[in-house]
Amino acid sequence: MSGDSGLSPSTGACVELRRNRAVQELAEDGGEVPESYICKETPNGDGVAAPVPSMDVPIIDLKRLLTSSEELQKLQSALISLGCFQIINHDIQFGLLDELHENSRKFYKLPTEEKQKYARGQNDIEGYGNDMVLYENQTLDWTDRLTLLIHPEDNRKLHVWPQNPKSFREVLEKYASSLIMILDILLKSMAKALGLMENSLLNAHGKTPTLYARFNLYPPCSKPDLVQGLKPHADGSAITILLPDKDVEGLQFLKDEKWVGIQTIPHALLVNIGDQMEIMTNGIFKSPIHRVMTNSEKERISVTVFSTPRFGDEVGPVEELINDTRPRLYKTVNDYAHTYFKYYQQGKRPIEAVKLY
Ligand SMILES: O=C(O)CCC(=O)C(=O)O
Ligand SMILES: [Fe+2]
Repeated sequence: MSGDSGLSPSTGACVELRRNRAVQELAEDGGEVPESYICKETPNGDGVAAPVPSMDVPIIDLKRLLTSSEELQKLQSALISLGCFQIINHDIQFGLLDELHENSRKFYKLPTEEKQKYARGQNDIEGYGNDMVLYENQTLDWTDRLTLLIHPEDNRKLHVWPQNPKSFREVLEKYASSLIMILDILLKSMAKALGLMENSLLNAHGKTPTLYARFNLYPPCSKPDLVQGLKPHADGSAITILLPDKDVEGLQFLKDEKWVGIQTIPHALLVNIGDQMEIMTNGIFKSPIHRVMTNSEKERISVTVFSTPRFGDEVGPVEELINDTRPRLYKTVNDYAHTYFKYYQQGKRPIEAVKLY
């Protein structure tokens, strides 16, 4: 939930200081990148865009996961070593994924006044807008976004759901229903991979998870070596499911303290663990740090869905995963969204705040 990384409600104790112009408009002006977007600390002083090696993301066949112990083993190893994997055979029609992407592109192509109809309110993450400024000297992300709560249905704020393009809502609803089924399979499989009862993570995560969708636009940037699309962060969710851009790369993960670029198979969904799953699994599954780079040529569009326990529900390590050799590593929390906001925009890792050691 970066910038907000999908967590709500609101920013808790933090107050939004000011609003910025859409990054898309800054990019269309083609002029200088404002100082507030320039990364002040660049590793080795060589800019943020030093070339990085790429990594193959483990591929998990979702259908096989239900029946094959080999596939479960692959899942376990991906989650312990990387905290991420890509899923194929997920049963979502490729046409629907393409439409979701295309609708996102069409939305961002609308005139500013039209997009502003869906603007987010102050201190609210839902709606259209960009990075929330919570601190002076905050380095801003080169991205615009539209964030919508998609589940539970009764909590949807439909006034910020675009009516243009026409099929936006229908496509998103279909995607949301499919993801709920996928999450059910993933949570059960993850529990099995930990030797737990099939429903234990599902119960810990809550029967009615909160799902936020975020449509990310990363416009081209004239200073890609100094500006990040999304600064390094781990997600505050329990599980994140990403539909990456099929054509434009940019996402990098921190592996063994080095950045690696990732490529995904077209129409595969990229899944990563978020902080709240790291907490539930007592640190066995890791919530990976990742970031998005910019480039000077092409816009990049991705759609993230964050699944998180309901705000107010208690989240702590599952009892069976606490023992003498692995003592409890995290406190139980019920307002992780607040902690997340406070820390994220200061460039600190929110999960540190709930660690016991
Ligand atoms: O756009 C991407 O590829 C990644 C987005 C992301 O990390 C996020 O939304 O938290
Ligand atoms: Fe993220």
